[in-house]
Amino acid sequence: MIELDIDKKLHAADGEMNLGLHFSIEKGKLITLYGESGAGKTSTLRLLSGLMKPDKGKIIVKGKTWFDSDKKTNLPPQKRKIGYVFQDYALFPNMTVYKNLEFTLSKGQDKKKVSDLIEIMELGELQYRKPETLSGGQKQRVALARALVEQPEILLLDEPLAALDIKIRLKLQDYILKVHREFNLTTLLISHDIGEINKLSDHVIFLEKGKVVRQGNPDDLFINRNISGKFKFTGEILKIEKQEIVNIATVLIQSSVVKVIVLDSEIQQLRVGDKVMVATKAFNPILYKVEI
Ligand SMILES: Nc1ncnc2c1ncn2[C@@H]1O[C@H](COP(=O)(O)OP(=O)(O)OP(=O)(O)O)[C@@H](O)[C@H]1O
Repeated sequence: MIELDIDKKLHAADGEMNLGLHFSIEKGKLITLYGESGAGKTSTLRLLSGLMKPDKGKIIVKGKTWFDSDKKTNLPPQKRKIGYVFQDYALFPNMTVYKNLEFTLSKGQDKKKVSDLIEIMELGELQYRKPETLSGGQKQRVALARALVEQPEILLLDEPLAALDIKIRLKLQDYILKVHREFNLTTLLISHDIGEINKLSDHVIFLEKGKVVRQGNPDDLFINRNISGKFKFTGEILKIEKQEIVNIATVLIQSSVVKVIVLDSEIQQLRVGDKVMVATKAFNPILYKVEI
């Protein structure tokens, strides 16, 4: 459990802004921070990792105090058991993939961790290459592996997939889910991509000008429930699940995520990632104001 109860004054484009973080995060969950540019998402990750110091308050992780302004406790970043992945990879350019991982390992630690991660992240064929010879998706796989070398309990992902094209992004999302589950991590992700958020997160925290204005599961925050009308939309399948007796497909249509019941006769030929058409015939369209 991560308990955040902190405030930090930031200098926003239009003057001073207080970033107030007063919530807790359950162990093992994947949480997404969502909000406009400048809302305070990156600063939230920096405050938790120790790269930025709160003005006041407390950060308690698994019952241990990481920060307490009254008691003047401030655990340094290297003692916080955190892995951090940035949008721009931040790999060491003069080192091979293997060396990038090995260099991060503390002195005296077993090098098997490096080879295990190379295997899990399927980097075997790339391990003797330098970052400049890798594609964006491959670099980000290395960055993700490197963030896990020190066996963190918390993984911070600052828009790690924003620079990648959709096909690679979908693949990297699967790697993120894999390591999140396999290493029993608590993960905080920053993302603007509603499809990605829906696929990956257990819970979304919506920040606006330094304040949490809404939070909940992605279904509650993003799903448009009023689908009907004589419409035809093309979209992409994000998830297929069986709920009691019906099959439900979660489909991304532009930036909206909708759930559609799928007939047993259709479900066999549908896969995650398939392009599909969502259409209805019998009802009138409904127009309503969106409040996000
Ligand atoms: N160290 C700092 N001291 C004071 N102000 C800061 C500091 N770092 C960032 N800020 C300001 O705080 C505000 C929030 O920045 P932050 O990077 O957390 O936003 P964000 O939600 O991550 O935005 P984006 O989506 O553009 O990355 C910005 O206006 C920024 O200029």
